[in-house]
Amino acid sequence: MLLTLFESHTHFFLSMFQKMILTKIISNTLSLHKKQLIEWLPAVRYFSSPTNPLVNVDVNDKSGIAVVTMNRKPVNGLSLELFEAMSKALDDLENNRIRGAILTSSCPTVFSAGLDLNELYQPDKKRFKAFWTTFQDVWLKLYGSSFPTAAAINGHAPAGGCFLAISCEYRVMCPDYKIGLNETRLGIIAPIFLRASMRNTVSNREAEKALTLGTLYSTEDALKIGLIDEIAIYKVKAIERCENFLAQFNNVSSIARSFTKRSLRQKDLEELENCREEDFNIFWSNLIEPSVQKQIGDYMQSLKKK
Ligand SMILES: CC/C=C\C/C=C\C/C=C\CC/C=C/CC(=O)SCCNC(=O)CCNC(=O)[C@H](O)C(C)(C)COP(=O)(O)OP(=O)(O)OC[C@H]1O[C@@H](n2cnc3c(N)ncnc32)[C@H](O)[C@@H]1OP(=O)(O)O
Repeated sequence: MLLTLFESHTHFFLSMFQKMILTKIISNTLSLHKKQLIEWLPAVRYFSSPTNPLVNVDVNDKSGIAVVTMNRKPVNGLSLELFEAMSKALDDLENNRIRGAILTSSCPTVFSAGLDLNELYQPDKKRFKAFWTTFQDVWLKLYGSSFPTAAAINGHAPAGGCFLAISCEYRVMCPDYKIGLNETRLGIIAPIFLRASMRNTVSNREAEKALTLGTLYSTEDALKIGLIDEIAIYKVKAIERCENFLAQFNNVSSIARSFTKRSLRQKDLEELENCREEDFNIFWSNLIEPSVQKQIGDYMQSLKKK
């Protein structure tokens, strides 16, 4: 009731005075620290993001929805630089309190091919540490964002590509592509935060099957198991469907929505926050195993030979 009352005001710029009162009342009610609360207060302060060639952010002034487009040709391989650009874009979106974000790709047939294999093959420890830490940052920011998120999956989304999509709250995918977490097929143990996103998307049983088998699903099969929410014939339609999903929140208190999302995801976020170093160590030691390195090298060759 209290939240709903305030919600109508949050569709306009909150004056400092309003914000102070709001902060006081809600932090008393929900026993939160002021800083935590401010981070979760909705508002509408739209912006135009400084351009980064790797990630384009386009905010619709009317709806307040941002379309975040990964732009690293040919396949949006997730490199340190792409993760850095995504991390920065997510900060900008959070600081400017947009009303929702849609993640998509500028590559015509690939959403993202997952982690850039060049980051994983014969890695330099210092760079890999920065890479892995930024990867963790991106997940924490995307999975834990105060604004609602959706993925318009306009192409293949294996491994890390699927992972980005399932860190969002809603997924619309175009037909005839593949999506899934094929890590075990590459000899990799899925990290803690990947498992959390998967369990949050499909049933525990499907998550177990999908992760242990490393299955890549067709768009149609992904819909059957709930890995995606809808199919749209092409990218523009996929973005439209994501916008429709996000527009539903116009009738929901954004404070209540964001706190509810946070409370549902809090345990997963804290789990990683509490073991970031350990998570890195586990993957580093897995990664530098000679057998894993050989598997990655062979795999890269097989992709090039196609
Ligand atoms: C193997 C990892 C081992 C250990 C990691 C350890 C710990 C990490 C654990 C978990 C972290 C979370 C998990 C993430 C794991 C990953 O994300 S690993 C990456 C897995 N990705 C894939 O298996 C997808 C590989 N790519 C494809 O299947 C196809 O490229 C795709 C279907 C996406 C597109 O097909 P198509 O349009 O035909 O394009 P091409 O295959 O011709 O590719 C174009 C060029 O791009 C290069 N390329 C493709 N994928 C990657 C990639 N992931 N990284 C770097 N480069 C890639 C490909 O070689 C072609 O290059 P070329 O033009 O020939 O030079």
